[in-house]
Amino acid sequence: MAVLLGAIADDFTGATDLANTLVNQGMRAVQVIGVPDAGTDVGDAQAVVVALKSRTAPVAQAVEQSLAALRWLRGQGARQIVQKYCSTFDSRATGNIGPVADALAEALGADFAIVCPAFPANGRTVYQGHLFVGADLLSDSPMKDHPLTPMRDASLIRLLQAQTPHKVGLIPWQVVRQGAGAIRARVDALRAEGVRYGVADALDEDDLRRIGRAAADHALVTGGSGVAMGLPDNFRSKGLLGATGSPAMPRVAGRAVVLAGSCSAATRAQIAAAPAGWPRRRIDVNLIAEDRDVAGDLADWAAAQPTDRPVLIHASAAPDEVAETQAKYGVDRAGAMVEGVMGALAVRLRDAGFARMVVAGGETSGAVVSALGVRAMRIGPEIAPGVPWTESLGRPPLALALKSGNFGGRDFLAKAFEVLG
Ligand SMILES: Nc1ncnc2c1ncn2[C@@H]1O[C@H](COP(=O)(O)OP(=O)(O)OP(=O)(O)O)[C@@H](O)[C@H]1O
Ligand SMILES: O=C(O)[C@@H](O)C(=O)CO
Repeated sequence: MAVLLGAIADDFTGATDLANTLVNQGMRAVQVIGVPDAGTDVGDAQAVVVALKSRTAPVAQAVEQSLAALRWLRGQGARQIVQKYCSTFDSRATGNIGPVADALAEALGADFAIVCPAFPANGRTVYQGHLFVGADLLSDSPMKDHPLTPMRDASLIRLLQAQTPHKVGLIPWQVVRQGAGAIRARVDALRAEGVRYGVADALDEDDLRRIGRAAADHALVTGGSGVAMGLPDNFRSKGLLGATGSPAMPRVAGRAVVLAGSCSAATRAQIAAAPAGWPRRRIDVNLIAEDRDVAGDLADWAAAQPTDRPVLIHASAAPDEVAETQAKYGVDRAGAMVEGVMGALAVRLRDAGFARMVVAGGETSGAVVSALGVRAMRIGPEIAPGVPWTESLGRPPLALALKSGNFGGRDFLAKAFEVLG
């Protein structure tokens, strides 16, 4: 059976988040890691999300990988493409969101695409083109201190306009709330003015469904996972998609570990709230810089802990400490050092019998999943909005929960293993 919906995500947790939305809306979804080989089999998947690690990659590389993903997805029969970026629009001023959208639109022959990072279940809303995180503008939220992509402006129009030569316009909430017909009319008006990208306001899931309906015939839709909420119904109403089923839980035996590289306020709160009985260790970036075998030492330590509970290993630190580390080693080198240890550690832990892993942070998840050699994951049940359990396809199967840095409530870590049973 051919794939209906194809998606290209700029990080691994973002891909999982989107696949989770599609599963919740009744599609069978698989997440593949990187652009698959021509012979890769995605079984009976109706939606495939290609997870790239392109959010902070050089622009040319992000564009090239995204186009390769597009070619593969079209080869699988995908009728519509979603460009998935972060619900907090994470990008640098020389950012990749605009250039990737431009390249995809051109390859698809699309002269217009919706832009909507809203994810109301996680507090991200868009109003008059401004992105809010909870009650704060994006630029006042903890995202202003992100280690790799600090977000210091909340205007999506300004942010995107700095990344594309094409015109960016607004589909205001006053239009969105009137429904798909009004949105289509606004899109036509923007197109007539030569606008390529329409930032769509969305305050709740009803707005997202209206936007999804209006985008039924768009070759390219861009946004956070929320923008895909209404898309499966478009296939359903054409008779291409059946009723919803429930996703299967991964049944993977083995020890449990949390690897946290995210320094987000949410992840730090989750680490602080993790059950007191869980053994925990913090990664010291200075030791990595001294070329010590940090991964080996931590793996030995983890293996020696009681086997009946998860172990928690984190690099996560408060913004002032992260800033100090970055001043010492450089932003990219500090990130790369931590990611290198996380990847090597995950491999050692897997080899020591750890098979249930929660990984916090998109870049961190990218490092871990790549090091583990995981090529594809079947999406299972949701732990929290945007974070499902997944089961890696291939041997040995692993239960993996890739958590976007900012997602999940304070009790997320305990809850994750409760859900797994
Ligand atoms: N103590 C630290 N000092 C400097 N950098 C760190 C430290 N701990 C983690 N990092 C780096 O910070 C980056 C965090 O990015 P990551 O994408 O993993 O988390 P996030 O941005 O919070 O999550 P998401 O992308 O899902 O929102 C990684 O590159 C990680 O290696
Ligand atoms: O959209 C989000 O917030 C997440 O899926 C993500 O991309 C974080 O890396």
